[in-house]
Amino acid sequence: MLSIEALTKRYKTGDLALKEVSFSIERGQVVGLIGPSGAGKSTLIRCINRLVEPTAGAIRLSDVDISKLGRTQLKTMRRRIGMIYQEYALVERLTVMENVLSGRLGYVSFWRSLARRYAQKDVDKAFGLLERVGLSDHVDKRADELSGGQRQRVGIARALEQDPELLLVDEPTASLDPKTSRQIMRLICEICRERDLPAIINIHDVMLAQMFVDRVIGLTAGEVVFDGPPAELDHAALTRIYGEEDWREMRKAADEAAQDASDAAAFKAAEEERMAGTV
Ligand SMILES: Nc1ncnc2c1ncn2[C@@H]1O[C@H](COP(=O)(O)OP(=O)(O)OP(=O)(O)O)[C@@H](O)[C@H]1O
Repeated sequence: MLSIEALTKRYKTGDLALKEVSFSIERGQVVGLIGPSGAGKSTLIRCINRLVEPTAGAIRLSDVDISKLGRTQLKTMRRRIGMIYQEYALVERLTVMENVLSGRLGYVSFWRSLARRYAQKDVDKAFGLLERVGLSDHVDKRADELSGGQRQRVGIARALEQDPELLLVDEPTASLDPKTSRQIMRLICEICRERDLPAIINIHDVMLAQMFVDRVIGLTAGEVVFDGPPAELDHAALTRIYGEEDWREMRKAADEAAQDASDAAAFKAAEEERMAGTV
């Protein structure tokens, strides 16, 4: 389905961001891409749709080498790759429906897109997708009236509106609270499974990745140092990816966050009991 072969990226500054990265992804498989800051995660995601030009290597999506495509062919290929962004990238003054329909822009003519005239089947599809992501009641709201989680749901529906063969997801939960983050990750992963859609999710939250993805790829300094199921992501593997010190720090922060969540839940339960007692 997607096959990356010896992908290398050296920026003009001399930074070697990716060093002969190779892996393949099957249909319906959700891959979590993890690694420390500067490991090359964003570079990898951006090389796949050529927002960043690879220096060497091949990127095959259903046997077409994306790295070799000319400008026009690349435009057609990009329709086949859905993107979901950290900051949602919605048009704030447009409605939820208009934002979702903008996923069809790669398909409709320039004049049609200017007049924002879409085929009825595209509108019907958008309604279906908005229902699937839980936004049926918000179709006509402006994007700037939505919460972060709702915005990301619009981002997911917009990516699906273009009927992608691959989803590239860049830090989808970085701007969301922990509960909403889990809901969004669950939604993305469920939808990929329903549609047999492969996805690569750049995600800095290891626990969240472990909870939902099928496979984890760990990058360090531009190289794949782990590739396997989340269950195999043990202390040794995480130390290999993040280094002993950073991994210890991350685990401490995660333990503290879990403790805070459990304290908050205990407080809420005690408060509810107290209220029940006074009624
Ligand atoms: N436009 C650029 N020009 C030069 N070097 C770059 C550019 N973008 C990234 N780099 C370098 O490439 C390497 C990989 O960066 P990249 O942003 O891909 O890492 P990352 O794993 O996504 O990091 P983060 O989690 O902090 O976003 C880093 O050394 C970075 O400094």
